[in-house]
Amino acid sequence: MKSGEHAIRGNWASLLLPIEADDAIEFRKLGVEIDILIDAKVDGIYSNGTAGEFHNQTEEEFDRIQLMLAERCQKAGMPFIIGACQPDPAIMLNRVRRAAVLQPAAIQVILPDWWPVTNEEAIDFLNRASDTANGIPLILYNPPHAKRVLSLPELGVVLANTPGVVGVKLADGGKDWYADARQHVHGVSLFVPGHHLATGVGEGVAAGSFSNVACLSPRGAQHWTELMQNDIGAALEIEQRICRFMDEHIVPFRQKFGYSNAALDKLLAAIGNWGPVGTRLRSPYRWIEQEEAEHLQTAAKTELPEIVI
Ligand SMILES: N[C@@H](CC=O)C(=O)O
Repeated sequence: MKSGEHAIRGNWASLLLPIEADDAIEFRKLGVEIDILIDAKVDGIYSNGTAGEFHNQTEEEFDRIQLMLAERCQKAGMPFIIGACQPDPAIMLNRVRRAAVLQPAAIQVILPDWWPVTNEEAIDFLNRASDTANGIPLILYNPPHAKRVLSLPELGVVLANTPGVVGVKLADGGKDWYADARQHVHGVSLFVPGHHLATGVGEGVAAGSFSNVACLSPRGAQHWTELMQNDIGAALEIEQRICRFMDEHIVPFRQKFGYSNAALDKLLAAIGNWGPVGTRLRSPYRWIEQEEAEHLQTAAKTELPEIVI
């Protein structure tokens, strides 16, 4: 099984957790959020990336989130992917087993993440996860902040030995990175960061994105993704403005003040103001105040009118 045979591509919207003042997940709002994402007609919805705070929920909460996503998406015919990610491999495999029962389009996993795994250990883990997933394809989520970040040649070796992994979500780079990706990774879908998707599509390398641009606006990110098929030049011009917006208004919250990626993604959602998400993260992580989002709404609408719709 490899991704050539699978149709997982395009603009995947992150399920973000609405968190109450007492640190609880507000499940009623989560249901409303899922319905809004379905209504936005994104290519798919995925749970439990970093932005979905997979690293900070109990197993009971995990089950409840995934069930809610699966039930609503299945009813609406919306593709969904479950993130079974968890730093502890035993807990992650259990999440994979329970996720598979819900029949998602794929299951996202990370590599075990306290002691960095070797390539051989990564292969063993991914094959075990694949057996546990019982025929559901896997997407490997290997972001720059993972304990073990595979280089493209290493990724090529790992993927050649893990037939159940059909996609990889990773950070891209410049022209050389894309040349290396073409050389080393075959028959597997690559998912690049949302704000680089037009570049990845233009390079003929990216199948899609688990997208921070969809955090800002699921509907706008979907239109932009569709534009890439018809007018890549126009899509690349919008990408330049998205990157400038991120560099000027969003990334400084991480660089200057140390906020996490999840805090930045929730800030984007609050700027887009498309659903009941809010900026709050679960303890102990700090979040960016809602007022910051309100201050940035005018800039977002002015600088990215095609996205913030
Ligand atoms: N890396 C992110 C993508 C969304 O912004 C995640 O999945 O958490």
